[in-house]
Amino acid sequence: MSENTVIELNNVSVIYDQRHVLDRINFSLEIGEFCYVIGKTGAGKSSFLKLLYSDIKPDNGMIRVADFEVSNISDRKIPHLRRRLGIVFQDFQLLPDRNVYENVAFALRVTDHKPKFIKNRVMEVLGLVGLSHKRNAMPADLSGGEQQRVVIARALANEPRILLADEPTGNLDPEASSSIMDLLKQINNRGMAVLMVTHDYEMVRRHPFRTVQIKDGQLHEIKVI
Ligand SMILES: Nc1ncnc2c1ncn2[C@@H]1O[C@H](COP(=O)(O)OP(=O)(O)OP(=O)(O)O)[C@@H](O)[C@H]1O
Repeated sequence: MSENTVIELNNVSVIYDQRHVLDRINFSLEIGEFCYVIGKTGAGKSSFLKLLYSDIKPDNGMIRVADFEVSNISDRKIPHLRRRLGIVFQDFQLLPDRNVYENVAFALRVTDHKPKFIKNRVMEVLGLVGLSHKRNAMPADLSGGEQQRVVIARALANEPRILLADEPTGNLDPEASSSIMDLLKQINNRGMAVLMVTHDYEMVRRHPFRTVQIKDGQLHEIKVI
C-alpha cells in the first residue's frame, strides 16, 4: 500500500447465505480523496462500509484501513480502528438525554485527553459545523440538518483522517442536504478523505467527485452524467 493510501481492499468477498453480496472486489482511497459509493437498494453499499470499520468480517481478501489490517484485526484493536475513523450514519444516533456539547464531548471522554483539551476541541468542532450557539440545546430541539451537523462534529472530534458517511443526507430536505454536502466538502478541503454512500444521483451531479458503483457483487468506477 502506498503511503498515500488510506483504504485498500484486495479481492474482498462478503457472502450471506451463499449469496456473494461483494465478489472479489478491489478498491483504494487516497489521502484527501472524496468518493461516492452508489448502487441500488440491497446492492451491498452498507456492507462495504461495515467491512471498513470491522462491523462485519470479509469471507476472503485483504482490507487495510489507516494503519490497520482490518481483515485480520483482533477484537481488542477494533475500538482503536474506529477512533481513527469518523463514522456518520443516516439516522442520527445522538444520545437523547445529553445536550449538544455532551454528545460531542462523549466521543473524546473514552480517550485519555485532559478536560481542558476536550473543552477546546468540542468548541472547535462545533464552530466548524456552525453550531457553537446551540451547545446547550438538546437533540430533540434541533432540526434534522442541525442534528446531522452534531453527528458530523462528533465524528470529527478525534481528528480522523477518514470520514465514512452512510446516506448522511438521506433523511433531510434538499436545502439541509445541500448544506451538509457543503460541510463535507469543506472538511474534505481540510485534507480528510471522505467515503460517502448515497442514493442521490442529483447530489452527485451537483457536487461531482469520483464515484464507484456496486452492482451484481462488483465494484466499478463510473461517471454520473
Ligand atoms: N447480516 C446479514 N445476513 C444476511 N443477509 C444480509 C445481512 N446483511 C445484509 N444482508 C443482505 O445483503 C444485501 C446487501 O445489504 P446492504 O445493506 O449492504 O445493501 P445496501 O446497498 O446498503 O442497501 P440499502 O441501499 O437498501 O441500504 C441485502 O440483500 C441484504 O438483505
